[in-house]
Amino acid sequence: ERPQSLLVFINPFGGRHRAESIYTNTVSPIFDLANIKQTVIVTEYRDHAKKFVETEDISKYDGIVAVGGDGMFNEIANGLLLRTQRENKIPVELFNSDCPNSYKTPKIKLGVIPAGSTDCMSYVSQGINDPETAALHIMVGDTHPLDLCSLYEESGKFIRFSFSMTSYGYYGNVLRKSERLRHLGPSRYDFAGVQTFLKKHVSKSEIHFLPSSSNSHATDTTKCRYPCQICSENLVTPKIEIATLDSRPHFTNSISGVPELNFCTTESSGSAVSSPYSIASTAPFPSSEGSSHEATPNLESKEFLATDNNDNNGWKVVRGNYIMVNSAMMSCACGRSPQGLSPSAHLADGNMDLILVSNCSQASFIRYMLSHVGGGNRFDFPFVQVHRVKAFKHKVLAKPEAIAFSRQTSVSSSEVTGFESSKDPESTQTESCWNTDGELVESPNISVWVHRGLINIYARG
Ligand SMILES: Nc1ncnc2c1ncn2[C@@H]1O[C@H](COP(=O)(O)OP(=O)(O)OP(=O)(O)O)[C@@H](O)[C@H]1O
Repeated sequence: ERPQSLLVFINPFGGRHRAESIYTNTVSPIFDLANIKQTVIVTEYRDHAKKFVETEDISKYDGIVAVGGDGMFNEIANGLLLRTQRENKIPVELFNSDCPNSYKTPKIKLGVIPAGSTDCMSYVSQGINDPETAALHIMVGDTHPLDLCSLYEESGKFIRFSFSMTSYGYYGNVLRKSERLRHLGPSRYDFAGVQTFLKKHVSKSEIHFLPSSSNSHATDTTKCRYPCQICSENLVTPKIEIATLDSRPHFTNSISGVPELNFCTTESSGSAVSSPYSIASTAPFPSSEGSSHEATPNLESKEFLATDNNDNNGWKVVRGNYIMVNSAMMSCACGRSPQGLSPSAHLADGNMDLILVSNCSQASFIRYMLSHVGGGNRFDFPFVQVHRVKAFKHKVLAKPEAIAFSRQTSVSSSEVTGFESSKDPESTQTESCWNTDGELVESPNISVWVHRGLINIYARG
């Protein structure tokens, strides 16, 4: 499992611009000691690494390493996945809006040496964002599967693959602003965060989601820790040895059976029973089993009254006035938020956690955001709902639908009038955007699908 030959991309502009010195002083000496051949490319522009991985001959490498942040890792993962699909003649566009695409897992593994601003990938998969630790995991060939999700526009046009957080509303707006403040380094997020907070944005959205069929829930106290039983459950091909004091679990190089998730058949809805993309239960939403935080409608969360329990082939529908719509493929822990956005999310269970933060007072929103810094329960707020899901679709309500929705949910008729006449300040704001792994996606209406274990990373979990 130990790599013999690595392709290394260094982003000189990631984080505090220290990627090159981190590689030269800390990482390269470790690889040299292990006789690992290294081909090093210092990136010259955005998407340089993606383009290289997509088009150049990379067959001689066992692994590709990003020395940078999450954006850099995302870029390389996207390049490698797109190349793998092209070589296997697998289209990336979504042709059936109710069925996930079946993508192929690349043979080459991916690694990351933390040198960015957030470094959530290292923090979550290795427990720390430390370059030396990351280099050692790569050197010994530790391997772990990683779920990715794919994002599509409403038309089915492929947008990108993502591995950590995909968020509409607050985090999208923070990213938009922070991109203009890149010269400030990591502190740009603080400035952008405060500005975005002061200009509260609320979107009237409709969300369709496909609940997870797993027994795990976003509100579990169990976390994804080595060796994680949930990540290894129902994997088709990996051989996982249960760890003892002197043996560690080992994921095989390929989990090729796992990402073959095209379970849609030509049969109609009845086929859903045998599909991993179905739910066995047709229990009305929210689930009584606790897969979601059941919120008590109150003045801050009146949109919950409008929850639509339509169950169409397992899809659930909810409408609301949201400050944020977040999905977490992993806990998204980092130095600033050691438990992350969704502390019990898993690296490779085939699910993501959909977190809906409804309109609330600014004081309540601050309380919610501060809960991410400490170890408190971030789902224990009446205006926050969380669901473990396999896919979701987000649509900003068009004005007539939004007005109808406001009428249906509003406790005060003046608010409806305000919205209809566009005097409601929230309705006059421009649309928000998505932040996916720190990359901007401008289309508000998208669908997002999880692909279990789509890539293998140098990490232990
Ligand atoms: N030479 C370059 N010039 C400009 N942009 C680059 C260059 N190389 C890579 N990039 C882009 O810079 C973006 C940010 O890089 P990276 O993720 O390494 O750092 P970061 O944003 O500071 O960290 P994090 O993503 O962990 O918050 C990536 O999306 C990548 O595409």
